[in-house]
Amino acid sequence: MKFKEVILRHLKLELLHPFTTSFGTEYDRDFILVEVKSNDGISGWAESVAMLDPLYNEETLKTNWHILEDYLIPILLKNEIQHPDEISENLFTHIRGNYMAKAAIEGAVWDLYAKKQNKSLSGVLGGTKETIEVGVSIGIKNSIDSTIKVIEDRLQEGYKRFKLKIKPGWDIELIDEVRKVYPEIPLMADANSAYTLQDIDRLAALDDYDLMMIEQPLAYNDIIDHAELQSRVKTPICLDESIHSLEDARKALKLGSCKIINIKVGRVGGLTESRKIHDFCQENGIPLWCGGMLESGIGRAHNIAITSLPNFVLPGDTAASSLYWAEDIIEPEVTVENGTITVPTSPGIGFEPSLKKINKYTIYSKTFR
Ligand SMILES: O=C(O)CCC(=O)c1ccccc1C(=O)O
Ligand SMILES: [Mg+2]
Repeated sequence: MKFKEVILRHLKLELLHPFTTSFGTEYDRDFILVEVKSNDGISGWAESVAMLDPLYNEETLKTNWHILEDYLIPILLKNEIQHPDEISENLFTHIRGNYMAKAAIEGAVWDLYAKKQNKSLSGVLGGTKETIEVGVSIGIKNSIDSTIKVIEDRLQEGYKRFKLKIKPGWDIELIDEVRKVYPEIPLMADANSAYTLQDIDRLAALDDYDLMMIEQPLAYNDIIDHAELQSRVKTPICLDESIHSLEDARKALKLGSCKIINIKVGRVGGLTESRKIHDFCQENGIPLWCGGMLESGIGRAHNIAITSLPNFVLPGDTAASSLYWAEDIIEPEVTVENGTITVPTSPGIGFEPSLKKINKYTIYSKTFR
């Protein structure tokens, strides 16, 4: 494969409902859409999941634009490859970090590669599932009652797992009240690093509520304290923020820092690395699920493809487009029926990016040749 041009677009989509986590509230989603064009005129698409501010991790939309424009795009345009694995294994190895920037361009090449093979992205990645099960991530609200109301709505819609964002002061009482109303639902909590080991009693108190897992309770870059915490609580710990690579996953399992891993394609630098972590976790009996970053339909399509691999055994965060956006930028939009999404079988990501809608939400764009 030889590449003719790359187009970066900065899009802004308004969220239908503000989304609050322990690190802040999102009202809109600004993101970079990457389009890679081959010499024979086929386009591959992906998005960077970096946010406007460095609150979830250190990357931002602007750092991603810089790394893409000044490093990754020039490297891609200079090189010819046979397979997308060569991008993370060869072309980008000397560029440190910047996982989300790398994943954005690698993902677009994977889509392009699949389209050239006339196969679905799921197919070229080795996906085995025809449908995937999904849950929903519920942000911090101003009351427990309104949280329960949201759970009720999502339960009616068939979602398979309910993740509540927690932080100190919005945790035990919340989970206790929710469990009183819904003793049986698959329930979990995500702290986005809002606690330290000093909060161990508070976190251990959650052992009484039969949670599927607690996601990333401690620091965003920690695997040491998480190992101590996991040895002292029954509830499985799931790592999100701390895992950027197969090496990180190997070390976390060696230390006993978690029993479950959430894969976000952006956070680990792309689909090739996601698949490596998948295979390693499968061999070691560690269940996986696919996280979400409030993606547009393009990112959602990538999440659906990776989730079709067999060891994504727990429902992920890839909910329907209509829970986030008045209109999505792909056709058809992502729909969820009975808590499941049908994995597309048409070439590439299997959803058509709508240039009309993309142009409507584009703030700025630049073409590189
Ligand atoms: O609905 C989604 O896309 C997942 C929402 C979510 O939980 C999240 C959203 C933004 C940043 C981090 C996280 C997270 O999983 O920690
Ligand atoms: Mg998380």
